Amino acid sequence: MSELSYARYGKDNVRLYKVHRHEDGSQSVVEMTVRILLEGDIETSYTEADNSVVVATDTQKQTIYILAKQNPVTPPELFASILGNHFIDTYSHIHAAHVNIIQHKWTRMTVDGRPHPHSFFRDGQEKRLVEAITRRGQGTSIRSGISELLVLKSTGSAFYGFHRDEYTRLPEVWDRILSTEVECGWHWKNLSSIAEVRSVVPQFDQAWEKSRNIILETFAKDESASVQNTMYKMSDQILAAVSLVDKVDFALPNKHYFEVDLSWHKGIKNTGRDAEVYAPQTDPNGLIQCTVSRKSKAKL
Ligand SMILES: O=c1[nH]c(=O)c2[nH]c(=O)[nH]c2[nH]1
Repeated sequence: MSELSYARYGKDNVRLYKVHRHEDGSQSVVEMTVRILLEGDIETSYTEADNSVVVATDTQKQTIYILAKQNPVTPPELFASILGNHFIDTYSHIHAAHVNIIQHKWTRMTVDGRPHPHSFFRDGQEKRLVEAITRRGQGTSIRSGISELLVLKSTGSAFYGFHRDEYTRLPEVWDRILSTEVECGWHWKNLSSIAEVRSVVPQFDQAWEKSRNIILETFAKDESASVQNTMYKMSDQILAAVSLVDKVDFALPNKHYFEVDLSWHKGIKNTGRDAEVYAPQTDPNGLIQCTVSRKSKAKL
């Protein structure tokens, strides 16, 4: 009558903090939220109440803490791969592990002009992301990313020449505010084993830093013709900068700032070139997405 067509289970929202105590007395901290979802020969737990195939989600949570104690948790790509491989290696009936990590910001404080040895502050909501899928016999595929990076430019953005018809009300603009909350991911070439993951470890932090710089610099410097064109330029540069990445994806909301016509009050000029006071909008917002892939080399 019915059959199970999708089954994954695991622990979500596992919050984890790790301190690293350096020899000079200073400390570094990492805070993350981890999600694990397992796949495998687990159908009978759903269909026949057979819990013998269930690695309890509590066991998964305890495993996260134990492996965090025994291994580095940075870069998060490495820790996600260590976790994924653990579940595949330890349980023969588990065939795939999906590990998602959200790394939260703790930025070291500067006090009396010097980096403070053990005090940090939340420097914005920006997150560093990892989604790692480890499949038995197929290695690990990783998407690294950034989310909730809120940016705004007060000029240097236009939007004109778009299709017009009887449904079009939006005027063309040659100077507008551009604001978005960056959600970007870069997909690494498949890494065939944990040893291969370890061999590229330095590249994970480098790619994050390069991608973040490219996003910010391009956002600031580009005379933007549209969100679409600016995000394509960002993607293209990330592909050029990180050779082990073969695909980049973006999802950028267009956070609108509307002009406010104040002419009703004593003829105040506040539109067009005179606009200074705007009304930021929460919704609706544009949402522009793309995935840009490295062109496969022409076959000889
Ligand atoms: O950069 C933009 N892209 C659009 O597709 C679009 N549509 C719109 O109304 N404003 C904008 N801006």
